[in-house]
Amino acid sequence: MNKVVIDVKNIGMRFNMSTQKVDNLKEYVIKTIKKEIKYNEFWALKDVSFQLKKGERLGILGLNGAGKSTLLKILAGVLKPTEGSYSATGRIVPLLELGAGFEKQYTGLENIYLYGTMLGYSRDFINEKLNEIVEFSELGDFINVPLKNYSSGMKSRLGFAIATVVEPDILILDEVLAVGDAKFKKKCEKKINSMFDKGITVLFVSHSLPQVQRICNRAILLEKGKLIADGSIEEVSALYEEKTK
Ligand SMILES: Nc1ncnc2c1ncn2[C@@H]1O[C@H](COP(=O)(O)OP(=O)(O)OP(=O)(O)O)[C@@H](O)[C@H]1O
Repeated sequence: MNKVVIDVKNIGMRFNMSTQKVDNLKEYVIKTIKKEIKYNEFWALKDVSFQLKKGERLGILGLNGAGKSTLLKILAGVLKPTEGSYSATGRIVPLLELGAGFEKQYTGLENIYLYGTMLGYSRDFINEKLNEIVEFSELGDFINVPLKNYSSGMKSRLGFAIATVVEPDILILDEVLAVGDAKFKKKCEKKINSMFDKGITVLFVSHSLPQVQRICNRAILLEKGKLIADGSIEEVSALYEEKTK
């Protein structure tokens, strides 16, 4: 039996939502000092538990604001949960919001080194894989142009190319394929598929249900921060489709 690589136990995430409109930083500082800013507590995730075994590819489904990105951010180590705990075994590569980890004033090439270093790659490793990354991204001469002049699809290409050059044990993808054109989406899916045989574990958030169905073999459904279903991709996507009617 495959071993458990992600174990999420009773995770809860509370945010404080300001109930007042603050127009600028000065007003915010004054209101904070005067203690005039009131917050409402808001649980984006509550008591979420599940385990993932090596090789499982989990789609995380739910309507807008259900808590999908928050869950991925916690598992990627970007957010610390308010409650609960999780453990993960193996090299996790998160591809979260577009361009997270990129510096827009630097060129694509410089960003490969920056982002690669952030993901824990050594300089020698990046040098060795540089051609592969540039080729996969299909950015051509744009690789020497500052990122501020990239379209969102171009940033996504570069991010995906850098993140998947290592063949991670656990790949976390949040809507990264949404902005790529159809050709690039296909190429990314092919790359992810090629990692299936090696037993890659995937956590995938996308508003394209067909895409989730193509990539994932299991799914969970979140509703207002609560996990309300966990099962095969067929079962859970049928339930999700019911909810979106
Ligand atoms: N940093 C934050 N501060 C306050 N509230 C937040 C923060 N991040 C997320 N939220 C709130 O938590 C809830 C869950 O957000 P999240 O982005 O996880 O939802 P989602 O399921 O990914 O939604 P979508 O499908 O729209 O991307 C939302 O109501 C959102 O407003």
